[in-house]
Amino acid sequence: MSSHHHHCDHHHTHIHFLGKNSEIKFSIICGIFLLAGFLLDTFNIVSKPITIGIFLISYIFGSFYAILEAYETMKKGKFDIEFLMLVAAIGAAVLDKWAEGALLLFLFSLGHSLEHYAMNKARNAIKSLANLSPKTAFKKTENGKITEIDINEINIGDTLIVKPHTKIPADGKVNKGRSYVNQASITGESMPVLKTDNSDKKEHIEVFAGTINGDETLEILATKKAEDFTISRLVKLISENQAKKSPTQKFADKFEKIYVPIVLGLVILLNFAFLLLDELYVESFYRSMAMLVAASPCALAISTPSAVLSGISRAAQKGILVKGGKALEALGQINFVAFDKTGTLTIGEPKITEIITFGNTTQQELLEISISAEMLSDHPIAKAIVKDGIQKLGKHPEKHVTNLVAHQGKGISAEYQGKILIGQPSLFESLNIPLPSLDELNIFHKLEAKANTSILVYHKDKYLGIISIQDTLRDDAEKTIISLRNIGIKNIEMLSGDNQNVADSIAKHLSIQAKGELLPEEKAQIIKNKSHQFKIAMVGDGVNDAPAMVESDIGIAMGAAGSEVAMETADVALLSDKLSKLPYSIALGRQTRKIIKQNLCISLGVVALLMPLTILGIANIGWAVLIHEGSTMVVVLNALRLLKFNMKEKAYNPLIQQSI
Ligand SMILES: Nc1ncnc2c1ncn2[C@@H]1O[C@H](COP(=O)(O)OP(=O)(O)OP(=O)(O)O)[C@@H](O)[C@H]1O
Ligand SMILES: [Zn+2]
Repeated sequence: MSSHHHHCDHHHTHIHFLGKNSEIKFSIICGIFLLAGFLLDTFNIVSKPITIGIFLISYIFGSFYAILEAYETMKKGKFDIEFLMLVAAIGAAVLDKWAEGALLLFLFSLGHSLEHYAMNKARNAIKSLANLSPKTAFKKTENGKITEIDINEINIGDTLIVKPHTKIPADGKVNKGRSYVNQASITGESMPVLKTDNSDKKEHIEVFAGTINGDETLEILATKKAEDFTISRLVKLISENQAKKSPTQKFADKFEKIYVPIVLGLVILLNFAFLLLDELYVESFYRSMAMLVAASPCALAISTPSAVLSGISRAAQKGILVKGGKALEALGQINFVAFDKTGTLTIGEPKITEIITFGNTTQQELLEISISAEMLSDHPIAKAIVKDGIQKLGKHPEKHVTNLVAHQGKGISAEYQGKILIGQPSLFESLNIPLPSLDELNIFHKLEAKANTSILVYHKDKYLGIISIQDTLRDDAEKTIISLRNIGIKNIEMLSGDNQNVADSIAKHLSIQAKGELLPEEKAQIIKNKSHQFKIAMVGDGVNDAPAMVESDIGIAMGAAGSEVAMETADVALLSDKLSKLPYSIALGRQTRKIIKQNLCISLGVVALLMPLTILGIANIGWAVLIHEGSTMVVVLNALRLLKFNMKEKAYNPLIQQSI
């Protein structure tokens, strides 16, 4: 009985040769012959040897898989409940209690086959993800010829043709064409997304393997090899992390370590009952077997894994990557949510709103220096300055800037015929450079007060001016905050590296708390301090909030499809950039915890009831097997409910929030 995870852990490689569901079919055949044998026996229709022959057939079908499994575990030097069940059945045959033995095998095999079937259902939800990407792709060679190649032969830079209504074979960029693509398989979003070769908007050009092309042909350039496709990584990350045990699972394991020896001790004791009671040894043996079946912690062992597996599968269907049971259970305990601002609550594509020049500096000078320097940075602010700046300037600046240094949370420095500095006043303070004149600073602060993220531009000993930019709030940000409140999350805070005024104006709009002007390590410190009191989720895009994510109980990355870092480092990754997946994830985590608790109650409750009944001889081994397998089935089916979990719609009702 040392391996109790026989229901869930081992993979039935040896079973598939007989085809799908053969386990259930065998069990049903066992049942039919059992019934026939029973009827023939009670009504004395045929001679004894024929009845025994019929029972024997029932035995063979009922014990087939149990023998295979018992053999597999015995090869590993262990033995488990299958083995004991076989011993009991053989015992029954020896005692000429064929019907009883066949019933035992029938109930046992039926219970186990249904249970395996149910667990496979949860597992297949994840496996089907792996089958999403097509096996071949149409590659366009230099001479314009199109050949069909294997997915694994795709090289970075290959031109691939995607016909209408077929699956996109690789992660890549649209090279030619314009088509709506259904990305539900990855992001869980059923609304098709327009993909074009217009590189201005990153998300409109990037395509993912396994998503489905709409009405038009697309020509794409592969940007990754097959093993690096988002979908391949997703599957890999889910399966790697599945093995990680959740806290409840670890507890169940510890419990079993103490529990199993106690039960085995009791079984041995019960075997000697005939010395005290007026009964035969066989009867004592049967009582001990009944008790053993009653006490087997099969349902307990499967309580948590089945729920976790179903929960993770459900999350994956919704475009949420949850890395293991630990993360899923933690999601359900969250009572504090911290948000990063840029790219999380906001879209992360800011636009230039104002350009102010100082003294006799021209706008052209200011822009040329700023664009040339920011070209080397990949901060969202830098991208805004480059993109909008070039448009305002009407050309690409030709200045060769070197030595870019990113000063985390403050700005950048670089070289072009002297020093370039672009960033917040704190950048200049930290480098001991005098701030601009009071008048100039006044303009700067006025812009900030109007919720403009403003930066000072400095070149060769003088300030050239100010660039102001503004980002837009995600359109589901407000709804998400309301929804979080509605499910009872009272503590919501925004942690930003941006100016306090800007942070405040956004926070006010969402009616949440905000802390601004934070360096990445300060964000982490805040989370750390709060983590004594709260279960904290840090939601970010992984750009400057990675340290804070590490400190939080659970790091949640936004819009992670395509961003490998975010997918690898976060505990939970929302693959679409829909913030509204966040309340759903928390609700799913809670439901998983609820189901785990129910399962533990059911499995422990059944053992607590059934064990005394078998010891007292009230329930015989048939009842014990029936109830034991029944409770295990109930536990698995209860867990499978998670595969259909939906959040209650009323969580989105803003009216509810007003009454809080
Ligand atoms: N490349 C850059 N060019 C100019 N200023 C920058 C640059 N990078 C950072 N800064 C300045 O540093 C500040 C903080 O940047 P940081 O990346 O920590 O946060 P953020 O992106 O503004 O907001 P959040 O922390 O909410 O994502 C910015 O608001 C900006 O003033
Ligand atoms: Zn069992």
